[in-house]
Amino acid sequence: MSTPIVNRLNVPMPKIGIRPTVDGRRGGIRESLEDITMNMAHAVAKLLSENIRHSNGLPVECVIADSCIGGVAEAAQTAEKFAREGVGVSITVTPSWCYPLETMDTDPLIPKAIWGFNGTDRPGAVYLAAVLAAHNQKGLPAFGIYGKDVQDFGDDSIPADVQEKLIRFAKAGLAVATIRGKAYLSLGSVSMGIAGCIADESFFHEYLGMRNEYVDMTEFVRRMERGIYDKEEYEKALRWVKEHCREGEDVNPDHLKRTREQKDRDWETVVKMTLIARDLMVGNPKLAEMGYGEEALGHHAIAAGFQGQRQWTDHYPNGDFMEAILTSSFDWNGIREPYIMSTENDALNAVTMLLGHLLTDAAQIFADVRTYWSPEAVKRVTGKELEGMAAGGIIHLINSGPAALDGTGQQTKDGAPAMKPFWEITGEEVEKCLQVTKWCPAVDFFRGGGFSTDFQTKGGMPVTMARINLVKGLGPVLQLAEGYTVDIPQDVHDILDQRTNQTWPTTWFVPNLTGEGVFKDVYSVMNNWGSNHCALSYGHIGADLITLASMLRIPVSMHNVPAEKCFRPSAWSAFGTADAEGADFRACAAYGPLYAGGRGR
Ligand SMILES: C[C@H](O)[C@@H](O)[C@@H](O)C(=O)CO
Ligand SMILES: [Mn+2]
Repeated sequence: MSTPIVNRLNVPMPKIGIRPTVDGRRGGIRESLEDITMNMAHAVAKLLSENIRHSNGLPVECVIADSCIGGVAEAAQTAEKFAREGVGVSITVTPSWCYPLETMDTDPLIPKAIWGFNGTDRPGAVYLAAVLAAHNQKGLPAFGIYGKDVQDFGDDSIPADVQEKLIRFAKAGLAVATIRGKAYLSLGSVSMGIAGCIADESFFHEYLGMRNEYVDMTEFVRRMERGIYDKEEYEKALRWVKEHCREGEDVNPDHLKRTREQKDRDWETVVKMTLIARDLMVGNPKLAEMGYGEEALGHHAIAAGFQGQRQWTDHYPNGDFMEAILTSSFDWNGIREPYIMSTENDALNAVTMLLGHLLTDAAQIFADVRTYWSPEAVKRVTGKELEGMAAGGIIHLINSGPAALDGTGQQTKDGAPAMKPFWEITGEEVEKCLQVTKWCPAVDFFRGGGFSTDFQTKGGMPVTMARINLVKGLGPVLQLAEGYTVDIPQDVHDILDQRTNQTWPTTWFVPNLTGEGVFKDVYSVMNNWGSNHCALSYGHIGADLITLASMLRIPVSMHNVPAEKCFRPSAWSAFGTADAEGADFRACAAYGPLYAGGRGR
């Protein structure tokens, strides 16, 4: 067994298990299949380890069964090996007929796919169909992968359509396995009556396999007053902030402006809050050296949220700096994986951000879905016409602070604005993100001061806006809209921004329209959004979110992903093929949450 690769929570990363299955008949048949099938397994392992990383940058490890699986004994040996190795995702590969019930992976909690080779010599596709039928009959959803074009027996290349499905499945499966057993940490409780802040234990436990941790915001006060944070790191952080974080305009009326001394003290407070929140999430060995062994352990949190409003922000500086820096891909320690932290402790947005992060490896933008600006309304208040991509209206995504600085769009991929995995981000790009960000003294909502990030997201970035909502009688449901960030003329932006909040970060978003249903126009997308917040991920990741949601049995109520890109378990089509959206709801309801029995209610 190899040395486990651990993450910053000190637990091993899940591995991908690969199962080469064969027809177990010896004396010719099995022997003729062994090498070819093992080669398929190695080819899949190579493809996945070369193309996927964990969101912390570590390589993805694949574990291949010790032998081909021709029957139940070898299936059991493989399951035992996978359990020992920490396999969280399983992929079965075969070019031939095998015995479905005897060779199948029956672990109900591990996302499963089967690649049945499209060939003519041996019936791989017949096995694929039979083993999928077996999974469906037993209530174990599995993804079927069948290449479009016939390959020759012994061809160990993986066709592009098969590669795409293997990668989509594996990345989503790893997300399922990665969040399992981790915690969501609520720092405070419900902010301003927002229901998304209710950390619904059954949702976290049954659908995500996560646990919930709760810490009162007074813990920040205790740690600040008693100096329970790394003092050296604090000094370093404060120096970095003074050098790199430009203060923006104080737009408050004179009687509400805080003095220079207060603002300087506020900077100290928000930097301490950042260190403390991070330590609360993932722990910090430095605290053990200081005699705080319990605090050093953290709360095993893969995501967190900070209530802030109102009790905290009525008295102390707001959480904007903390949230923006933690969710960015860099800080005073350099370039690193973003932490997932939701503002206003909106736990449902935190989960959406977490899923987006695990699928893209990049930072996420947290935002209020604030305003739909029709071309007519823009014309009325600015006298100008919206043009180009913005011509059909725009959605104003804006919230006081938590949008990651990556959301400035100052990083590039092939010359176009991007939000990249931290290992692809350069020091120069970090500088640019910091240069275009201003930190404005907080406005009147925040009586305790603080600083809000102010920037405008560069236009032309492909993004996906998403959100999980909880609906009584239905459970969790995902909605998403692929689209682009857009630039609008600066004078138009200034007028629209000033009548909203000029001290907050703005992303102008336009969804891709399909001409149908909710995606017939920009207004309908805004009008059908299920909550006040959204998470914005880099790239068009709707198909990946749909695959991941199906693994978690979360139906998708609204999306603009072309049907041919949607990849769900084979059983989903048995719930109806004419109306894929309805079938998704029926299948998710029939299977129920993954960790609550998971195989039918
Ligand atoms: C400052 C205000 O309270 C905002 O934070 C509020 O409008 C929201 O963001 C609600 O989601
Ligand atoms: Mn908000």
